[in-house]
Amino acid sequence: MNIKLTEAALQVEPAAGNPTLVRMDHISKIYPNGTVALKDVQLDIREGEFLCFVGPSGCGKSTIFKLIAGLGEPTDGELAILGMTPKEARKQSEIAFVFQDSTLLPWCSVQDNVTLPLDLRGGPKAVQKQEAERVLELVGLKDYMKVLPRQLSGGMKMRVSIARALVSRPKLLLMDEPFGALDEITRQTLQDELLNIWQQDSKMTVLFVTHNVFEAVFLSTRVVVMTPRPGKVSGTIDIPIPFPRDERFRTTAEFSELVRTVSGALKH
Ligand SMILES: Nc1ncnc2c1ncn2[C@@H]1O[C@H](COP(=O)(O)OP(=O)(O)OP(=O)(O)O)[C@@H](O)[C@H]1O
Repeated sequence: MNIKLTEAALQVEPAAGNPTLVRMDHISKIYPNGTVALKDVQLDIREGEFLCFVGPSGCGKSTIFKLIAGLGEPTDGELAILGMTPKEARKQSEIAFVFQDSTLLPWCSVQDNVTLPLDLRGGPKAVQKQEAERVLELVGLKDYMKVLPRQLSGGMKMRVSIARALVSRPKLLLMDEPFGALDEITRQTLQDELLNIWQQDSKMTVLFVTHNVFEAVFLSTRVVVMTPRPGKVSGTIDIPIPFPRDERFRTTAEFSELVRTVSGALKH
């Protein structure tokens, strides 16, 4: 098992192989009220990785996501996505988001919610419908195109939210505690589904914030462990378990060992 866990502000090497998608070079973020949310974060993320960010409340996980999404600028350091600024990458629809709240428009059908990003760009309606079918098929909701959000369960709403994020074929999917409000069974089902979707698109990179160490180990190729404020990357832990992963993985000794390692890293 290849566990990399080193001192704060470490240099994290991108694993060999795929090109770097996100480069964070000595990033710091101080909010106008003086809060130092991030200090000297250094992390390279490769194309096709599934990275989970774990850390105590307030350690700056959402701040990292906001900076990657181009919603605010680092106070210090450089942040590049495919060699572009985050704002440029967002304009080119390379980035999509999923939040804990599914943020669906209640008066719009599932189809219209899903095609919203394409509609805002003004693409042909026939193509929009095809794309809605494609992504709703991926999340198992193709038969719900005409349904309104209020007719859906929490898990189904989250699937629609994921479908809406996938409709613009992003290279980078940012997920900020997307399953945090769901019951355990639904959560595990959605974890399985998300991994299936990610495996179908070998180039999509997923960055996922969670407070749940079990979820982080189950999903990711690498876990990023953050320290309490001011947030730093205290280390990354590879999860060298092949995909597809299924229920059996959750009950293996390797899984328990990795959970212990990540939990231990969080306490340091
Ligand atoms: N706009 C802002 N202005 C001032 N301080 C902020 C702002 N946004 C976040 N902070 C502070 O920056 C720190 C990091 O916040 P952030 O939301 O990034 O942490 P987090 O790790 O995502 O937290 P949680 O796990 O609780 O969601 C916190 O102390 C927070 O109070």
